[in-house]
Amino acid sequence: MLNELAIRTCGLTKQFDRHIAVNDVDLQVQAGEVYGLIGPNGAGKTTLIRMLAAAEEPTKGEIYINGDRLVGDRDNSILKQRLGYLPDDFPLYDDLTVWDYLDYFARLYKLKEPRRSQRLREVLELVQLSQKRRSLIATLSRGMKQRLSLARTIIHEPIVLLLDEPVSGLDPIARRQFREIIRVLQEAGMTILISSHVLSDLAELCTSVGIMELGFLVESTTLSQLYQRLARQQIFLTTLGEIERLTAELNNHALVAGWEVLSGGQRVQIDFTGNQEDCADLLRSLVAAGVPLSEFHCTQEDLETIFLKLGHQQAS
Ligand SMILES: Nc1ncnc2c1ncn2[C@@H]1O[C@H](COP(=O)(O)OP(=O)(O)OP(=O)(O)O)[C@@H](O)[C@H]1O
Repeated sequence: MLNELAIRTCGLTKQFDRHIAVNDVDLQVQAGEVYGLIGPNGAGKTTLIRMLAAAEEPTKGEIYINGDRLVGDRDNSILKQRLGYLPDDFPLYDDLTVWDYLDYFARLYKLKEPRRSQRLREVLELVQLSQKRRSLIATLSRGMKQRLSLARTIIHEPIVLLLDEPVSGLDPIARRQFREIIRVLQEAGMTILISSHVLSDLAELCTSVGIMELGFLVESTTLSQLYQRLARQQIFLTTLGEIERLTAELNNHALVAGWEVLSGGQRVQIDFTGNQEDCADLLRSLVAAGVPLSEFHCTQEDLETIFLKLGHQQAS
């Protein structure tokens, strides 16, 4: 079981003067997962990621990457080879071309020709920048620059990717392009930990999520378990008959937590505590009771709604 963990921390803690930025975090990320790290500003996400990337020394605790311990006073060159880290503020060099920039980092990782040029072509293709290989970085759009940063992060073929706020400031199209690349990397077998405030993106990408608050990891679970445990279904119903007949049935249903008649008087919004099968049972029981329905529409609360209703202690 343990050797399936790509990332494991035990009691990981970082203290800056008197402020504890990361507090006793036990994190487990299975190999092959896309793990989303969410939490308000200042919750400790960047500090945690920096420690995982060996860019910040922990005050206490242990970090294991694919079962091997990351130790502060060693150069960890083999472990660093396994890691790709995209910080939220990494500089690009505007007066270099895309190719020269990537070539520079490939040389730092000691990639030799002809493999180096082949690898550059591969990553440029993956991040959809092959056409821009001779362009100066200064001329790229923000989305292209971020894809180039991602290319740099994976140039040495890491197996664990740490991405800190990679889509912040990108427009919806650029975010979608970025998500597609992440998906390809996951399909290629990488483990990806990604922090973001764009929860709709994380909901589409992640297999698991962790929620940080005041330095603590307060939740860490698969996305499907989180939805199962905390997401309520919302059902929208429209009846062609008398509304009282419908609401009487709803009042008798154990999984209906509440309902509200919407404007027009024939449409009802229901807070429902059951799962999809329970929704189907409700529909069957209403039809069996002879309630004439022209709409039965079931939606699940999204990640953002779940996050907001978790009752956070920390203000952003
Ligand atoms: N080098 C530092 N020195 C002192 N305090 C720091 C340092 N780095 C971070 N902190 C503090 O640690 C806490 C956690 O910061 P961190 O940047 O890890 O949070 P975050 O969750 O990434 O926030 P955001 O979502 O805004 O990026 C904050 O209170 C921050 O001010």
